[in-house]
Amino acid sequence: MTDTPTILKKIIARKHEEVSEAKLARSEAALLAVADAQPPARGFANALIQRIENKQNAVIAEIKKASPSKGVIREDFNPEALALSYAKGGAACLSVLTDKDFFQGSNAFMQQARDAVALPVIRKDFMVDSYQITQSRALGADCVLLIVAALEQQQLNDLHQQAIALGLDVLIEVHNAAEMEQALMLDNPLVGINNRNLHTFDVSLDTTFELLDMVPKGRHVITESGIFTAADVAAMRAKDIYGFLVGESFMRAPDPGEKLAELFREAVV
Ligand SMILES: O=P(O)(O)OC[C@@H](O)[C@@H](O)c1c[nH]c2ccccc12
Repeated sequence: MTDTPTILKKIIARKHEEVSEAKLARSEAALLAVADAQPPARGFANALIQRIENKQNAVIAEIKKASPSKGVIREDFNPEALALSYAKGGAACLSVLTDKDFFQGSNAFMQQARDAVALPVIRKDFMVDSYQITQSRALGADCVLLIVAALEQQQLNDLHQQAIALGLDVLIEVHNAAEMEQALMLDNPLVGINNRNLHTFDVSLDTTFELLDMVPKGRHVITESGIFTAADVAAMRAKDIYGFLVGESFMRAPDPGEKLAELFREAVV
């Protein structure tokens, strides 16, 4: 967790408070009972990998009202309608921000979106405690995000193992070579490369291109953040990257699902 960016530090500090508050309202044991009573998860990684292996675009479409770097991104915000729009537009999976203080998300948004469609859903939040993993499954999530920059290796290992044991898939997110090395220590098929630098909020698609060579066979790359144009999509496909996580460019469009279909209409390589 060296060089943790300021905003990430702030978010993590707040997360620990949130978790302490949540534990008072409901014990982890109680949550575990709810998690264990959930039907099986929807197979987030599988939905992506099937498409990736066929060189089809595998798009995780994000439901995000606001972000610390952009402020409010979308005023007209109805998670159910957005989920339906994304499903119609051809999304493989959904991502829903559940962080309240920095992204104006909520756990209810994730449940509303998931209930509206049959797509697998990742709970997009900042995991720092085992409580949140149990909570994610109890809320019905199919996958969780683990951000390497936010965790020590031991925590990363423990949270990963716990998530898998609960039947969740995991997307491990990295932004540089050192983090990629850490991510690759875990036996996990999905690696997310975040093109956004969390120190500066600068976005460069070169982040994905630069880290690509480190990724061994059997791991599948999801390029995250900053995908806006058909040229961006084509540039990724030209490097054999078929997994995408896209938020803002869809969220700013009047019809997000239509935008998805337009951007990812099988791009010619
Ligand atoms: O809106 P964009 O630039 O398309 O990015 C989506 C997604 O990659 C971004 O929201 C994200 C990537 N990793 C995160 C971790 C926490 C919160 C948000 C994120």
